Amino acid sequence: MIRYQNLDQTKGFSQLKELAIPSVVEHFTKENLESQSIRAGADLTFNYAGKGINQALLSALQALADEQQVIDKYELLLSGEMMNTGEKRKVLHHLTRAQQAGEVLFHNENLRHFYQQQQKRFSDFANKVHTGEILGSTGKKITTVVQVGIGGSDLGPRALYLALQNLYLSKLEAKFISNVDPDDAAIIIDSCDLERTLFILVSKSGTTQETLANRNFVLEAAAKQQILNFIPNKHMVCVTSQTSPLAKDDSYLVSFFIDDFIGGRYSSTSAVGGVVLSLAFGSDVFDELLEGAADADAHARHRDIAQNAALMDALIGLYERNIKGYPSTAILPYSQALSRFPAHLQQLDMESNGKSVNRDAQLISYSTGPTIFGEPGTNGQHSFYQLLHQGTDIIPLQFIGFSRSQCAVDYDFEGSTSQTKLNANLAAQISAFVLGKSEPSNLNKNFAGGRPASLLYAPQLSARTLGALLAHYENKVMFQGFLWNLNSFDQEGVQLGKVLANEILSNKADATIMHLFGLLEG
Ligand SMILES: O=P(O)(O)OC[C@H]1O[C@](O)(CO)[C@@H](O)[C@@H]1O
Repeated sequence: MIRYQNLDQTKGFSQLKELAIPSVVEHFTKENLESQSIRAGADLTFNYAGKGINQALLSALQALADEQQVIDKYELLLSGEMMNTGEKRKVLHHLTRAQQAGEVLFHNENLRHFYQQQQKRFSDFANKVHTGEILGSTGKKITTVVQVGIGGSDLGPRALYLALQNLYLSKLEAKFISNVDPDDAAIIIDSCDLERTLFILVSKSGTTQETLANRNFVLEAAAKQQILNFIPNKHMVCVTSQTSPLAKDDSYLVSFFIDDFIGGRYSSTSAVGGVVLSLAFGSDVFDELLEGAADADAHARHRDIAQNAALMDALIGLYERNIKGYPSTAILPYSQALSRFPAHLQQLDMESNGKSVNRDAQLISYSTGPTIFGEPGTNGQHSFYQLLHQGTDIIPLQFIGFSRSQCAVDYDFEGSTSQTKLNANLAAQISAFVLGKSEPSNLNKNFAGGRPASLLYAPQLSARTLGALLAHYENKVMFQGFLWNLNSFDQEGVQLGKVLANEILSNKADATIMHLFGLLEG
């Protein structure tokens, strides 16, 4: 029997509140560095020795996870139960990478087969573009793809493309247009040879203002260059849900589908990410990414938190948010290839768990999702780390690192390579945050330490590793939603602004505020 109860109704939470808070500094020992380590899927490992976790706390976190039936809820979700209570939908992004549970049937259709069919369709399509079987309207080979989409139809796919472009030979260059700021589209379109460019219009709903405006922008720009005849039916493909208005439009070269059971921010492993990544790198690379994600999903089924990295990460995050009262979490990848990964996690985490009501739309009275931000190291070190080290708020830190770089190029300078310098900085930062350095004679130079830090690491950022990294965070966010008794799969909080913008544009609402701010042209 599955129970849904608010965090503050659980015995586990009361128990957690009564426990003495262990010292982060004291628990950062060699022994914990070795033992507080969990395989997270593919070759990814999660180490939480810098988080100040002792045995009593581990037992309390396990008890809370059991009481909130987190793994049972994950199993229910995998089996196709309606877990998106706000929109009354199933939540099926795990099915895009592998079947973890039984069959998920909907109107007698096995949905796993539906996602596999779509994968096969876009993989075949990508092959045909690569071999030149599909050419541009003027007979030229396609060399560039441009994804037009926003939010989940942009952030995840873009972050993944950037993460892989050093390691895998690009078959096609990929670019992205997301913002309704005309400068975004204008600059990208200007940089393309339109006769050799394929646009991928991505909108699950098919109604997103920014994406539809950018679709029109592309068409107008093509018309202006007097390349009237080939867009969209020769140079634009569409990725949308079967129920969207775009699905009824047959003017695209081809359309690929997702369904309403895959939320935008969870859609990177569906056609939303698959089309652009298969075109850019080949479908074998996308398949490797799916394998890594599936492996992380399988690891996330362990009931024992000491064997479940995503669940451990989720529980530690909850402990830091609800017991220690920390408001934010920083994502700090020591890899330039992950430059947009924090931006993707911002949407994933904040759009999922930035909620004040539970899954039944009743007010709750405890803190939920933290503010997420981040930048690759070492750039962040020369920017906001001052506050992280000595600011008045303690911000939990999630480091990500790899032993090897992606490019085969590196040089020795003053006795070490750049990769060694990068990882020396990573190790040094964890040590400085956790251990600090006492300077009682000059408090300006004092580092209090005790700033909790975890590390996700692997030998190298490959497609498999990246898939596991992506799924680790998706599962962490889902588990936190279960612990907080939220629905992590809708996003009503983004609606009001959209409605008001449309009302202003159609003169139904007062646009005085635009005048007052001087936001109108002319
Ligand atoms: O793919 P669509 O339907 O255009 O939506 C784009 C984004 O807009 C949102 O609905 C919220 O603004 C996101 O959840 C989603 O990722």
